[in-house]
Amino acid sequence: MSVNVYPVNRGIPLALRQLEKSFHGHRVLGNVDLAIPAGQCVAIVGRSGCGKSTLLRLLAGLDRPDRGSLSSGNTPLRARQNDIRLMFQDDRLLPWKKVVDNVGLGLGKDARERALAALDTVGLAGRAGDWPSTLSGGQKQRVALARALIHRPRLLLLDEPLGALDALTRIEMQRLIETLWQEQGFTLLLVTHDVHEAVTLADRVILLEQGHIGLDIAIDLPRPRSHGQARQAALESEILERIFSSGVQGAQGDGTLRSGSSNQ
Ligand SMILES: Nc1ncnc2c1ncn2[C@@H]1O[C@H](COP(=O)(O)OP(=O)(O)OP(=O)(O)O)[C@@H](O)[C@H]1O
Repeated sequence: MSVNVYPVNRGIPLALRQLEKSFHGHRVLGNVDLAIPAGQCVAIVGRSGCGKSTLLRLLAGLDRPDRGSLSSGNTPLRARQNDIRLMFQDDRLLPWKKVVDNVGLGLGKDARERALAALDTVGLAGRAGDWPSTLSGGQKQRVALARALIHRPRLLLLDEPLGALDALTRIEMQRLIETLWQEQGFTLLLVTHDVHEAVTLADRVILLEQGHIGLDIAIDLPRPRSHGQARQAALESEILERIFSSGVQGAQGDGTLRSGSSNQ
């Protein structure tokens, strides 16, 4: 296990009120109301095209809502952008920069020291001087995670970050993310197509259904969680059934879903 060199910081709470977003007249999010307490781990699931990434982009300040507000306590979320980091499915590493320089990108004179510490946190201190092209897919995602963590986020947004990984690497990454969340205390929002992953990691699973919240369910299971627990399986079935019954109306993707596909 890596050494946690960061002071434990507390996550920020979130409040979304009557959030709306359309693209070219097509309403993607409509009247989304959501309150997330500081430090909670929330998984967002739903059919392809239901608006999950759009929601994360609004939270990250990459896009603006047409209507409604996003805040943290008494502060508009856009005033807290330094507290927020978003990680994508593709690692977005710069191939012409060494691993350590990718992680410390844009930081000041202690960038290298901080980048090494962040790499240690994700178990990759030994690869600091390597080129990204020499890393596996899972290792690249660890570097991308280190690049987010170096900014000590109080809200970490993960947009299907493990989607392209093989089953074993995916499980390792899930465990790493859970450990870092427990150690560092940030609020965590994870978009995933994998209902098993959602129920394994999250305190709460939110189903987006044609632009609104179709299901908001607490996952009251002890940690660490495992595939074999009957209660966990029952929760996964309940969520999957709800997703299937939600139909594809309004979605423009392929409606792809998985349940525990990474762990079978
Ligand atoms: N910048 C944009 N311009 C036009 N349409 C967009 C834009 N961003 C998203 N959309 C549309 O909004 C809808 C929701 O997209 P979004 O990426 O949020 O869905 P998603 O639930 O994350 O899907 P997936 O699971 O496939 O990643 C889709 O119909 C998509 O085509």
